[in-house]
Amino acid sequence: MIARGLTKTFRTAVRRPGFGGALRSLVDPLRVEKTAVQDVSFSVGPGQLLALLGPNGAGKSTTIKMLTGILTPSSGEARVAGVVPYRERERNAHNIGAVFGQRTQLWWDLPARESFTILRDIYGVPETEHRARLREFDGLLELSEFWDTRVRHLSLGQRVRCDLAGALLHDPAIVFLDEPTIGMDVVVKEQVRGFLRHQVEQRGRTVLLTTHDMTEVGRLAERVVLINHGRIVLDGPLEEIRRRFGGTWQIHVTLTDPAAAPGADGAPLPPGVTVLRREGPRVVFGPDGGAELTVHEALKRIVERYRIADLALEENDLEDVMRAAYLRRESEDADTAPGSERDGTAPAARAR
Ligand SMILES: Nc1ncnc2c1ncn2[C@@H]1O[C@H](COP(=O)(O)OP(=O)(O)OP(=O)(O)O)[C@@H](O)[C@H]1O
Repeated sequence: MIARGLTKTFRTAVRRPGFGGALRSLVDPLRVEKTAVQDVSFSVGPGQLLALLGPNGAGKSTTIKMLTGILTPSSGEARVAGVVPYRERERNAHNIGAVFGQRTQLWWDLPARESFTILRDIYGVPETEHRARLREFDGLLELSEFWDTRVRHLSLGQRVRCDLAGALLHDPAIVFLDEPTIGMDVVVKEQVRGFLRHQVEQRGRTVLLTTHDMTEVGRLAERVVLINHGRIVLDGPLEEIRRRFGGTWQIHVTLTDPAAAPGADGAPLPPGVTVLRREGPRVVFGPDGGAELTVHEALKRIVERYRIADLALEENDLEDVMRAAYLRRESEDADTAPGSERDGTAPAARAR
């Protein structure tokens, strides 16, 4: 699957303020352009799972909608299993499976198993294959406990497990999952993750996943693409991003004087150190993703700079790594904005 320079601009009508404005908007709508995705390029091969990450409104769903053929890009191009998805929707539908965690694609008033039979007929899957795949999916997702219940009566976790089975029954090479485990309990989440790992590692499927759940990213993704304001800001192996933006440490300190919070006095932070979180006198420091600091060096710099009442070392978690990556990229973007001192310098390796 390849995306090259994918861009999507929406034109939406906005209401002018006030009653008069609303009336005017009825006859003469005010249109504004919003670029949801800008110049997004990446490729994913068979047997790979790529996590597409980013804050709310970053452009993840819009990217997926272009790759599944729901939306046509304003510019750029995509090829999914050799097909241009928005030109050949039907051919594309045979090659892909998609699950959008919030919505079901099964028939609401039918038991899930009947939906599976309808999907078998739509995609022309031979009966023996269909049965073998259902057995495999049932073994991994324990569907038979509830697949004779109407979809409308299923719990969220049961329904999404059925959705996953339905999306993969026709053996698609490429699978799109938009927040598939949202709202699931931890046990079901683990079951779904096991299922996805199996599909990638044993069946060689290509999976593009969006999620806000960093545990999920840590468990499933080898590679992540970070998107912010519609643009890719980072693309690389998870381990490398961990190393660059999280290191392996966090230093939790309680300051003796809360008024002396880092940055509050205008003084720069110790080199190589950034603030991950701050709450009153409690501050969590981490590496700033630049020159790699050992925890000993960082400790020394922090203790020299601040008066500290209490201190603890902790292993970093992925949420902090991603937060540091965003912060770092945003500050790099600000530094390289036209007219700034660092304008024109090469961005960090792999970051875009
Ligand atoms: N049909 C549309 N018309 C106008 N604007 C849209 C449309 N669809 C999405 N947008 C805008 O495009 C931007 C990107 O939206 P998108 O749904 O792709 O974000 P996202 O990264 O999936 O966010 P989330 O994590 O909240 O699901 C948002 O600002 C959104 O408001």
